[in-house]
Amino acid sequence: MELIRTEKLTKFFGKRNVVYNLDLRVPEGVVYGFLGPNGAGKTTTIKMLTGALRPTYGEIEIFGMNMPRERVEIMKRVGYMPEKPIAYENMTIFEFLTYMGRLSGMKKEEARERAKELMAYVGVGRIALNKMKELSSGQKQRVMFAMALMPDPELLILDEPTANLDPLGRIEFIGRVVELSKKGKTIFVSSHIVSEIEKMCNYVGIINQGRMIAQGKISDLTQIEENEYDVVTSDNDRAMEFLREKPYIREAWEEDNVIRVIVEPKFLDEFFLAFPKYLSSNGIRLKLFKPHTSPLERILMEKFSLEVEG
Ligand SMILES: Nc1ncnc2c1ncn2[C@@H]1O[C@H](COP(=O)(O)OP(=O)(O)OP(=O)(O)O)[C@@H](O)[C@H]1O
Repeated sequence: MELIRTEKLTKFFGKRNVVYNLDLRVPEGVVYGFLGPNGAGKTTTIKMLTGALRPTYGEIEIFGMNMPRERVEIMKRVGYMPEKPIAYENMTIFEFLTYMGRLSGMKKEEARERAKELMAYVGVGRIALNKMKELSSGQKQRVMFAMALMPDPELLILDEPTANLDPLGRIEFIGRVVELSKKGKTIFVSSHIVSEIEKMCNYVGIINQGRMIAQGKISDLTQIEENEYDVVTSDNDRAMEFLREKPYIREAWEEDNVIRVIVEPKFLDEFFLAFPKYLSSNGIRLKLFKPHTSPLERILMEKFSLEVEG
């Protein structure tokens, strides 16, 4: 079943068409990466999904209910993390989360317990009594993540949740998303960072200028055969000897101890059989073997150029 489904979702701001005929399909239980460059229309789409903006035309169904008509019912089951933090500047983190829990219908004690648990979970436990206005943008983002999780929602909608996080914070966040997904949550997360999407998502929707460019299971979309690889072995010189003499190797060169090899696509099977055999019969260990460009990155480069962070 699809938890989120839109038909021809469209938004104009005046004459400007920001989202156009978007058919989102988000199956239950997936981690769906909503990927697109700055200004592509991700936040506008998410605001329509959460009922903060009305579509110019088009339909939105979430849990089989109509948005915005059944907004209240839908949002009871959704955890939403906005791109810009909600400002309750004079509350402490603990007060803020407890308050949000109360708003979603929890009893006071239940809200306090849940807030404590989540502050530890997102890594703000030690600054629980700091005021919202004293927080760094990354700390605020962690609090917003906790806010989204307060009602233990079935569906999480996260708008660029890692934008202000430091590298370690990003790794932690990705771990949390994977964990939540294993618990059965459906997660819809926007980002413009390809490597992040690749680490945590199994579905992707790529938009550019408000239009869907590609959508589906990442493993289905990326089944284009790669013919350029990075290779590291315990004896690169001898590995190079093999690569130089095979006519089906288009090019092979070494750069910073990594061999880059480009294979004639028609002879990939032959290469995959012969190369490991050669290595093992010469007592050479394979330390790394991977496509030079990640599959999702390649789709993007084919469609348009997008920021690619390592
Ligand atoms: N209220 C508004 N009135 C007019 N134009 C708007 C409004 N809100 C957004 N836009 C425009 O719509 C386009 C899409 O914006 P949106 O915030 O949805 O993009 P995004 O994909 O979330 O980008 P980013 O990655 O930078 O957050 C932008 O060009 C933006 O300037």
